[in-house]
Amino acid sequence: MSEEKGGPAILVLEDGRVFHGHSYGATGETFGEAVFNTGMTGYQETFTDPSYHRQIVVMTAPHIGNTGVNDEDTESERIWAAGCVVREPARAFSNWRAERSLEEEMRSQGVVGIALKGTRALTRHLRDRGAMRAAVSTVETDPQKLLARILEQPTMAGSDLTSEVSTDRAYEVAPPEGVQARFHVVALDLGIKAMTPHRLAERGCRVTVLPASSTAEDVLALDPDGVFFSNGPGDPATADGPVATMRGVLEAGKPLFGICFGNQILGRALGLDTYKLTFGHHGINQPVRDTRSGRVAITGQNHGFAVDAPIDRPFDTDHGRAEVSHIGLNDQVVEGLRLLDRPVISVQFHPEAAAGPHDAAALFDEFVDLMSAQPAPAAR
Ligand SMILES: NC(=O)CC[C@H](N)C(=O)O
Repeated sequence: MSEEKGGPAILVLEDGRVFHGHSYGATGETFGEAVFNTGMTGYQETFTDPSYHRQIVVMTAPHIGNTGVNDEDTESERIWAAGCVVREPARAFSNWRAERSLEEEMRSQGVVGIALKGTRALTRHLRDRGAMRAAVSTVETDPQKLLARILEQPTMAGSDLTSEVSTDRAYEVAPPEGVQARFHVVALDLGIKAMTPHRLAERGCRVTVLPASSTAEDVLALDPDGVFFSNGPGDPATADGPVATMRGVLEAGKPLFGICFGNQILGRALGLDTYKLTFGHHGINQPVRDTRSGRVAITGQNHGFAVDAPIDRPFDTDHGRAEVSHIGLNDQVVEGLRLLDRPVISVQFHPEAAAGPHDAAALFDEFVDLMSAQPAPAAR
């Protein structure tokens, strides 16, 4: 079970800063936006979250790989993180559910990583200068040559990535045995995490997951009781297709719930703008305040963009009055939206909690309540 230290590897940032370390996972080269994640647990869920597509994830927790990986906690069929940066890989993994080591998993999937002592310096650099393009290489030894190629890569701002991660065919997630299907939810897969339809299914929803390219007509043709817009990678400002779909769903008056990218799509569908945060929120220890109840929840988050909306008062939108439902307490960023006269809610954080605390799980109940409050099908 113990792993040998890998050969030399370098991490280069687009501003020219270079970090030296050892290869961890597959050898080779990878490019992406460097972001740091402050989660102390949940590396498997993090690396398999499709929202991390094209991002090199720096784990601030100093010891990664301790519990190996298993076949149950993946949030999608593969590791989507473009690269993994760790301080000290576990030399041995130990957990009763573990199937293999994280490093074995990265190697078999061709995911390049680096183990380096300076993850703290790297994190502070990204916090001060912002998330930026980067590369990890075990083959190129000249940082200047790597830097030249980093500068040729697309930036995250302006990247339209949903079609690269979305399912290409519809599929269903049924309630578990013993739970009756009371509602039919259509979920638009913009990079959906596996836990999300599961959270709906365990509350009595039959979930039909549709490709990101689905139109409002496709969604409404399935006669859903409610519609869900998922998390996903890339810049929400590019997601014109999902925004048009969302507008059609809003016009039909269907109960609607969005998470993360879904919250940003709702913002845009309401006529609000989105913008890039400096270094984003990536971790499972992010406090948010519910603006109605005043209650604070600790949440899992993974976003580099945010919705621009007034946080202190309700406002008019293209689809009626709205308000900010949740505010991030670290930096006052919009963490949720709610329409005041329609059954529509969304959050920027991750109530499905994979990884993360379960503080905000009641949001799934709130969505189910919004569907329950609709007139019965016969009366519609
Ligand atoms: N997890 C997500 O859905 C992320 C949304 C978007 N890609 C962002 O970075 O803000």
